[in-house]
Amino acid sequence: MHLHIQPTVEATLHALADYFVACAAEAIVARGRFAVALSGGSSPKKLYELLASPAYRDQVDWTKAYFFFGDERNVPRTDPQSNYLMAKKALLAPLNITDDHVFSFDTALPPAEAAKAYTQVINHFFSPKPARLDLILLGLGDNSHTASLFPHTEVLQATVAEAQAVFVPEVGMFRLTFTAPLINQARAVAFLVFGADKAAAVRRVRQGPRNTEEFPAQLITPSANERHWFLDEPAAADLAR
Ligand SMILES: O=C1O[C@H](COP(=O)(O)O)[C@@H](O)[C@H](O)[C@H]1O
Repeated sequence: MHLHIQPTVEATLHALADYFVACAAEAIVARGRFAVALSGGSSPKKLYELLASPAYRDQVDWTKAYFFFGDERNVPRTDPQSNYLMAKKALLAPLNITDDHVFSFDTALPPAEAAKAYTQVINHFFSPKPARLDLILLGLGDNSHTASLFPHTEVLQATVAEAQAVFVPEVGMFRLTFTAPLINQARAVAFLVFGADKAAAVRRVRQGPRNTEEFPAQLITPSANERHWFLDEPAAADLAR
């Protein structure tokens, strides 16, 4: 477990962008391609914009990068809530990533079918090996959810590495998400969390008693692999150090 605490949001974004670049380079040298799962929500947009900026865009061989999504809102791809749309605007379009390098949930399908189809897409990409993303980017909600693993939802019981659909009463909609076993078999995961409103969740997930129903991000324990947390000082403020 690696903890990276930076004084500002900007420094936090740069630290994760540097890690992203290193991960991509290592994967491309080792396996000839870089498979990354993007996160959604409010936090990662600035990271994507930074990666697409002149400071970073030439540091990755994007022709060898393949993009997946760790979770998605069950909305059309044109909806402002769509994780795909946000990533498309902030990262994929500015870098001219071609559609054959982008694998997103088909939200035109009913949720359970969309999850099943996405599981097949992922497994086919990695076949015949198990689906092992090189890097999964994650956020953390103030309720301790990550990806769309929300407190007290059925998907928390998942034992299979796949994508699932889950109705989340808290947000009143279906979400599509990687299960914890799928996230945990990634080669690396990186949480990006900033802001004082996340400090309590960061402390509970990292240092609280184990209670994965209340604090689902505790399910993310890729013990054999790299687990990184990129935090700004306000998000890290409640941690015992
Ligand atoms: O991993 C993730 O976390 C967020 C929570 O992040 P926030 O920045 O919106 O608070 C989640 O909702 C998102 O979809 C996911 O990919």
